[in-house]
Amino acid sequence: MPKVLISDKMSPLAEKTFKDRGVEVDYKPGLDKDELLKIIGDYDGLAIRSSTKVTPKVLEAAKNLKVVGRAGIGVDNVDVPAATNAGVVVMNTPFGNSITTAEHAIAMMMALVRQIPQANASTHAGKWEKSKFMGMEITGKTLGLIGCGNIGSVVAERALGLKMKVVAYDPFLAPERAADLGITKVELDDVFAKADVITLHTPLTDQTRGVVGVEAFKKMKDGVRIVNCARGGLIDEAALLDALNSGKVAGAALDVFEVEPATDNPLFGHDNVICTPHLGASTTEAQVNVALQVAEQMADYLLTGGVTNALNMPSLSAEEAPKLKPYMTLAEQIGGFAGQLTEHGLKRIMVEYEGAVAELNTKPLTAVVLEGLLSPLMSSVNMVNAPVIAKERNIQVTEVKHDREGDYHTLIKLTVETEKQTRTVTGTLFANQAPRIVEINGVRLEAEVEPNMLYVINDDKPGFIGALGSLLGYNGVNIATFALGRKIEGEEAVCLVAVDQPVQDIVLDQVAALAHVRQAKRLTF
Ligand SMILES: NC(=O)C1=CN([C@@H]2O[C@H](COP(=O)(O)OP(=O)(O)OC[C@H]3O[C@@H](n4cnc5c(N)ncnc54)[C@H](O)[C@@H]3O)[C@@H](O)[C@H]2O)C=CC1
Ligand SMILES: O=C(O)C(=O)COP(=O)(O)O
Repeated sequence: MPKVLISDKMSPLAEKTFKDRGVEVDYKPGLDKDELLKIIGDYDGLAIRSSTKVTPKVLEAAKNLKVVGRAGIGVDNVDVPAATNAGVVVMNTPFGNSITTAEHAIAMMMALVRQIPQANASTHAGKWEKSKFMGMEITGKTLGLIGCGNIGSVVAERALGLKMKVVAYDPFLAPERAADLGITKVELDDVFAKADVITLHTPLTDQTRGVVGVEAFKKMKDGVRIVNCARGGLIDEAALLDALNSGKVAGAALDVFEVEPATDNPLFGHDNVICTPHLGASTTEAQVNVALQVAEQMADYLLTGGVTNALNMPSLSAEEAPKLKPYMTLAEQIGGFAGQLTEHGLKRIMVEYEGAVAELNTKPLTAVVLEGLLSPLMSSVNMVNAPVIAKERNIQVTEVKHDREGDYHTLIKLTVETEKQTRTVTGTLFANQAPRIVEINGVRLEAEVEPNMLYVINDDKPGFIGALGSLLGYNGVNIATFALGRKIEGEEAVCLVAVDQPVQDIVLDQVAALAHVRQAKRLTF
């Protein structure tokens, strides 16, 4: 039974869902770094929110880890490239808390323009400072969005309902989508120049880090207000403090901080700054959504291989997974076959899908072909990291789907080009479930892949088969199946033999020394 660790505070529904699905689960929120390092090796899955940091060190210690599930959206606390290299799928729940977070941004904006937290504290203190708290009416004012994805769009809709004008900077926002929303797509500098209130809704990436900094403040209207419910690093906090002190910025509402948990921050205590401790996603509704969703997604992956909302792997629905399963085996065998025969640097590979398989989601199959191909050549390869490894090594990967139907109702053909030669391996499924190799280098044959195999290329001459059979028998190697093929009588032939015992080096040398043998290789699956 797969085992999952929940290392951040999460709705009890996550734990319940894992158990109901047949996944063992430990709920240990608030583990410190060292405690996590000590126990992570026991788990197949790790369910987190924003507190747990999934660093290369954690991934190194996580010897059995297959999936990290983020009950929420931002994954900047996960080293995704390192997870990919370690073959660990990283998934999030991209919609579960977006409305709730957008509502928090709107609440923060309203609190900011009417100084509600400050007025509340003052009134509780018995001061009745009615003339101190003069607000700004938002009707007719311009809200500038930086980032207009799921959350930004909801914020835009709500702001329009509050009778604000909305401009948005988002390089990936389609003009049609902006028009549908009823907002204006503009450049970043226009957001700075036009907005009375600026709100941020992008992920934290190398491109977005510090997007609101010294230069940006110079371009803003005097008395602008800033709302950040996305990520702390998007705003240069030192520059914000200066802009607040100079009066350039009239106020800031911050839910997120450069360093979290934020217990000591230069902006704390400033009269015009209101803060919440990363509460954007903290409503009962959103936490139920993300907990259920992350547990279902992780259970799907661990139990069926289904992949939803992964950031480093193609999607594969729980319905598709069983249909693809026999093809996965075939894809791995074809890849493994070619990989074990590869002796020179890989340059290009092409995976062709024909017939029934071409109707399916082939992205995961190509990843598995690559896994099979690269596994004999390097360690720790799986379908998550294989495409990245191929890219890093400049191996060009092409996927082709053919409409045509050939002699077989379904076929996967792998062409591998190395520095020295081009090789092909083709396979099919018999009765939609039993993988068979049906072609090697243009030679047709029919072979089931077995754990121990012998692959021989020989001259098509009388006496070879008998000699090979006798040699194996003499060495106590029992033949399970024997497949033969040739293109032209008397020329090169391919022989694929499944044997019941591993082929020892000494036997392999003797096979290679037989008359008419051009190449002999041991294959294991
Ligand atoms: N405070 C909180 O509790 C929460 C914070 N968040 C944060 O909000 C962020 C946004 O979430 P979603 O809207 O769901 O993500 P999303 O992926 O739907 O939208 C992000 C948008 O940012 C845009 N973008 C990317 N690079 C950009 C750039 N350089 N300049 C301008 N726009 C850029 C993208 O095109 C995309 O449309 C998350 O990445 C997360 O960090 C999310 C949930 C809760
Ligand atoms: O979903 C996100 O990106 C969030 O920032 C929410 O964070 P949290 O799960 O509340 O720690």
